[in-house]
Amino acid sequence: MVAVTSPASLRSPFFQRTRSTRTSIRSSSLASSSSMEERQSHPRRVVVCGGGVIGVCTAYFLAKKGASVTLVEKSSVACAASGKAGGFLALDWCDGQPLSALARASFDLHRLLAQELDGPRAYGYRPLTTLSLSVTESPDPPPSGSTPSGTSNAVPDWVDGLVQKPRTIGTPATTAQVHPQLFVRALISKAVENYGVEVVIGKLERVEVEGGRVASAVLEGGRVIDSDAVVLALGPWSCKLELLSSLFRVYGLKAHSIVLEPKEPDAITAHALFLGYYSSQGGKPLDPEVYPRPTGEVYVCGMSAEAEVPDDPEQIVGNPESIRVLKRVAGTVSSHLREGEAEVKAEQACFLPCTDDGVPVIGELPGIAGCYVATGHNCWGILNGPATGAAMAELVLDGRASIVDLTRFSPARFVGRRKGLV
Ligand SMILES: Cc1cc2nc3c(=O)[nH]c(=O)nc-3n(C[C@H](O)[C@H](O)[C@H](O)COP(=O)(O)OP(=O)(O)OC[C@H]3O[C@@H](n4cnc5c(N)ncnc54)[C@H](O)[C@@H]3O)c2cc1C
Repeated sequence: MVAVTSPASLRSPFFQRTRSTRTSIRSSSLASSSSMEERQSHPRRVVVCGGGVIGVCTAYFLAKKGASVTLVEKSSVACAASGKAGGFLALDWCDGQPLSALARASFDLHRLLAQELDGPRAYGYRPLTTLSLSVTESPDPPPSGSTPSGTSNAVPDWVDGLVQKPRTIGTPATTAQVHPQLFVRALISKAVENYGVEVVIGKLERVEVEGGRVASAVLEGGRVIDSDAVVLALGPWSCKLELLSSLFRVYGLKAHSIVLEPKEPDAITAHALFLGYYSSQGGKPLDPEVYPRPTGEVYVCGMSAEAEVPDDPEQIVGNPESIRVLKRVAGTVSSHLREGEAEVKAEQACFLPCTDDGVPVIGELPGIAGCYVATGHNCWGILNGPATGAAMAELVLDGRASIVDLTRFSPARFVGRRKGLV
């Protein structure tokens, strides 16, 4: 195995900021003490809000542990970042950071889930080699099949642009991938078919609280779903609920991606690429990522910037210039990915959910029994979804998580830091 210096920093451009907006929730009347005791001893009816990877993993593990689960999603399951992400997984890239134990547990859970759900076939789960490379754009790209300069035999043949400084930063033992949308949809299908999860398409408007304890989730249009516990997994939309924005901030960072279908998919090997990309126009190097998938597609992402999160996930569109840059990156890295050699299957954008301290928020809200939050997973939500969901299921149903110590992630860390605390 080749030593890795600081691979987590390769994903650092995603750790930037944008503004978020707020809407309101309402708390109301007191419940009788007997009905409260009843709920506390049987926290079995759980509403999970948000059908991204975090909400779906939470719903899956809750239902598998015996809870009666309703998943509320306002658009469609995996419609946002959880369907448009790279799907890259790393065992040890978060070592030395607060995410370390979560990431390691989740990497292992992905392997177990892939066995349970036929992951290689159902959603393209596979271990892979990961390289870091410098790529220089030239006004005259080398002809197809030419020998790249400065490379070593670590670089696969299909990477035939002007590449330098190749380093192996992940092996099949430490890095893997999934197709994120297929993964999330496979998991929710299993949760529905095997564990009776109900999926409701609707927008959570507010959480009703009675006597300091969750009573129900109220959807736009007035539907009320009675519940013993509510889990808020709203990704970059988290702070549209005042219940959360009054305690901490989650902001969205918009990032772009394209999906290409090369004419010769068999020429593309299982190598993820983390690039330092030098444009022919000069300027700071970019750091796009390239993920070939076993489906024959090649996914390329990067180009992140601050932007407002629109209320409707379907309204998120990419900036044309950012998409153009990603296409240039693809064609520079490989002649197989140039215009004419590869069809463009998708041009898209989505939002990373980010917190001010860069650490996800996972736990029960202070002062509201039965109301939980799981958000702020930044550029590692696909990796960390399974352990977040499994830990959240234990926390809700058993009162504490054993798979990962959630103390560091608790929303209680924000108490006293913002105005208008819960
Ligand atoms: C370009 C890009 C590449 C990435 N690559 C990787 C990668 O390779 N590996 C990795 O681990 N991570 C990656 N990530 C990060 C990962 O995608 C995110 O961390 C993760 O998807 C966040 O999941 P989530 O469930 O919190 O949020 P989301 O996926 O945003 O889901 C939130 C859901 O909540 C729903 N919702 C919002 N408000 C309401 C409401 N009021 N009522 C009901 N539903 C509501 C939304 O419709 C949405 O479906 C990438 C992200 C981007 C943008």
